[in-house]
Amino acid sequence: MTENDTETLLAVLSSILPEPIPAQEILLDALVQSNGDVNTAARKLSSDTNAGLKSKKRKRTTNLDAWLAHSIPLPSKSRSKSPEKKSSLKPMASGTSARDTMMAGPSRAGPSSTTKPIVNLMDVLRPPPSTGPSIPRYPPLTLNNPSMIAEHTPCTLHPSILPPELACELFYTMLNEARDWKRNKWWLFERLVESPHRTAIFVRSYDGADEQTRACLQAARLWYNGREADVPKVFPAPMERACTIIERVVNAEVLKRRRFPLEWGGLPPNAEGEKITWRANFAASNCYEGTKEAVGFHSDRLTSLGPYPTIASLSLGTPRVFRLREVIPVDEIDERATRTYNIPLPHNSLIIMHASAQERFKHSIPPQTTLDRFRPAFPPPASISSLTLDPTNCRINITFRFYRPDFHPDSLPKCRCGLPMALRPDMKKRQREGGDGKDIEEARGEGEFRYWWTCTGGEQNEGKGCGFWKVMDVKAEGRGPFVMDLS
Ligand SMILES: O=C(O)CCC(=O)C(=O)O
Ligand SMILES: [Fe+2]
Repeated sequence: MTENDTETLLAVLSSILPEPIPAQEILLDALVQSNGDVNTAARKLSSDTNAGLKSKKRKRTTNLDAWLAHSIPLPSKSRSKSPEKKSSLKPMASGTSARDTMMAGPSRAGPSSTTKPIVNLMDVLRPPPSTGPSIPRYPPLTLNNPSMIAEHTPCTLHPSILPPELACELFYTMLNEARDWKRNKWWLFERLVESPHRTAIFVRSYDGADEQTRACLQAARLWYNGREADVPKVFPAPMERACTIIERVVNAEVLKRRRFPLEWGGLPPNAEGEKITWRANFAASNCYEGTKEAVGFHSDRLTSLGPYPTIASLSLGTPRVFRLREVIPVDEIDERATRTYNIPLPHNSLIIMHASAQERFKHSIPPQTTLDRFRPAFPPPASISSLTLDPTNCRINITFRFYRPDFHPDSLPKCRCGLPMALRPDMKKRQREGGDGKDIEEARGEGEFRYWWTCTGGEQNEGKGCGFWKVMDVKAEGRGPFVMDLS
């Protein structure tokens, strides 16, 4: 698939087609044949449908601009008035998000090159239309404790992960920096959208591992789109201390779990006989101020993390809900519906998104109507004289990530725009026929995925990419070692 998230493309395509909407497989096929271009796919499907049958049903809007206009609800009394009213409207709660589209590609065209106004991502997207048949649907489920989380999701929750004083010191340190963090901007369907929260990136520096740090710095510059990439900062001292603790917890958890063939196989033991399975060499930090700041549904881009990554996500400050939703594969869509899981994340908790969480699920931090104020148990360190953001009202999140050496920025394939491509799993299709004799039941929810390298030009170049994509072939590309190479 091309530059946009498959689920979003399917949702958009279904929304702009006349009824009856073809089956998901047909939509997917049309998207693949059209190199992910929704308008071309829609034209193709409409002409197929018109040739085959004459639908008496109401015709839906059939172009993308009109879809985008419709996706932003106008208050009833201004419905027939001018479109510039849009920007003053409240954001919609979004059911899908293409946030994963903002995590790759150096910038070529900055925000200033647009003539259209920058819009909030939540204003552009709307939930996908509900699918037809009467399969049982379950209401959202709140997962209140670690055992419920482990039962329903590929995640584990670790409350009170850091010594309380360190958690507070890290919270104040990051909050103090957060006033300078940026809102990510990227192109989506020819609009420049802006994430409704602030982000910064950090790389870890190791003594004697300069090549690794340099690679992380280079990879980190692929993080942003649509604007000049900032040079990432090095982990501040309390973040480094927190990271050492978190790394130990993550490594212990990883070794307890079933491992997937394409997970990182690790380096051979070092001189001290220590074997590194997961190393946090990079982190993205997010700040959510008040109730409205949020991040829409997305899965984290795999470009530098490789398949089946482990991501450790630390929450500090005011509690917020972490929302997860499984992406149902197309061949199961008539059998089971997805379910939304809400996980409250208190101050000083770590949620680990284990291998397969990015392939099977999307996650988000939704806006809320109310917030519990955070009452820090310790005052700010003496080095912080005044805070511009209110510590009772903000959540800081730090996602510790392992940038794999075999997905080094120099090794990323380039598209026709000449940009490094982004790695994405085919979330909608799971391979059933693993060579390991797994039957379909066993594979359900855990089947192997195919991965695509996709052009990212569309996210940064005023929405215009080359649409080039190709399937990842780990052997031909010389990647690894993977877990499958170890046995
Ligand atoms: O704030 C969070 O807990 C989630 C952040 C996130 O999904 C991300 O940085 O990719
Ligand atoms: Fe994420």
